Amino acid sequence: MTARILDGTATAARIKAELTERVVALAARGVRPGLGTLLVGDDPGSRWYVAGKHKDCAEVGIASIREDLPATATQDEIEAAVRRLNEDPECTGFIVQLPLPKGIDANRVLELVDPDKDADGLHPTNLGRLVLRVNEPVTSPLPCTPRGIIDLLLRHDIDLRGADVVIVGRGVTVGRSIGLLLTRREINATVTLTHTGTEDLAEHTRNADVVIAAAGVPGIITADIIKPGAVVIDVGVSRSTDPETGKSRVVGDVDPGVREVASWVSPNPGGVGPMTRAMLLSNVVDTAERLLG
Ligand SMILES: Nc1nc2c(c(=O)[nH]1)N[C@@H](CN(C=O)c1ccc(C(=O)N[C@@H](CCC(=O)O)C(=O)O)cc1)CN2
Repeated sequence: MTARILDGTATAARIKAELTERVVALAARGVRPGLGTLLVGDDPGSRWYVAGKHKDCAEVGIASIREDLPATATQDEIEAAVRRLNEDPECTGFIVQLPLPKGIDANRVLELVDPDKDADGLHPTNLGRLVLRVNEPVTSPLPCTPRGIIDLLLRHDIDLRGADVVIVGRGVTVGRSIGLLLTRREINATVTLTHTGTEDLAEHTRNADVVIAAAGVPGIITADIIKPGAVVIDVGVSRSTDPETGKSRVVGDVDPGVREVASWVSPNPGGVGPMTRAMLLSNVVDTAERLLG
């Protein structure tokens, strides 16, 4: 069997086209959504991600607001920038680009974000709403990567009802939060969350209908620990240097041999990353639509 590809780049392009229409409809009602970003320091990766977010905004007609601070910015200066974005009427949603420099209390910064402007869906209030509102529709922003993974699966008609899903990795942005979405009644998957303390990872993954690999360990998911026909999502981001070009490249958690046993795999790059970006835009547009009631 050769797996089919869950093309995140093409799917994200379709989502952006849909969002462009919604932004035009909002403009007709006098509302322009605006995404704010707070970037601290000069890490090239973070700068690239933030630049990508503003490029995406321009593509769909969302306004861009930037707060860029030097790596020497103090906790107080960063918190003041969050307050400016909270109060800026042009900014309907914003993100604090992670990671923040060493020595900064990131949780304190993130808790200062107005939950109604939390475009990443990672504010404790919004994660708490996901925990508490099991039986009602959630109208607060959802975490972008989990939302993007589920959207990618559903848009390829992969039925998650009753599916056994094994998540590898317990980070907040993916591992812990995606379980909250997958176990909602409208999805109804059964979730196992594995992590570095799991004694026998293979015992879990071999029985899974869907494996979501977010461990950040290159090639940890190999063909021999995947059930034939399973769906495998590669979220891991590690970097290595390409021996031919000398350039840095992304390496995922999923070994290429998995494509011989799985029914679907998400490539990395080109899978979950573009979907995460598209979901950030979706959160901003959703919030602007909610503002109109
Ligand atoms: N506040 C946040 N900070 C960070 C997040 C986040 O969701 N919110 N996630 C990552 C970085 N990130 C977005 O900020 C992000 C990472 C990767 C991609 C992406 O599209 N990657 C490409 C590959 C790019 C490459 O070759 O380097 C892909 O997967 O195709 C988008 C966004 C940490 N910080």
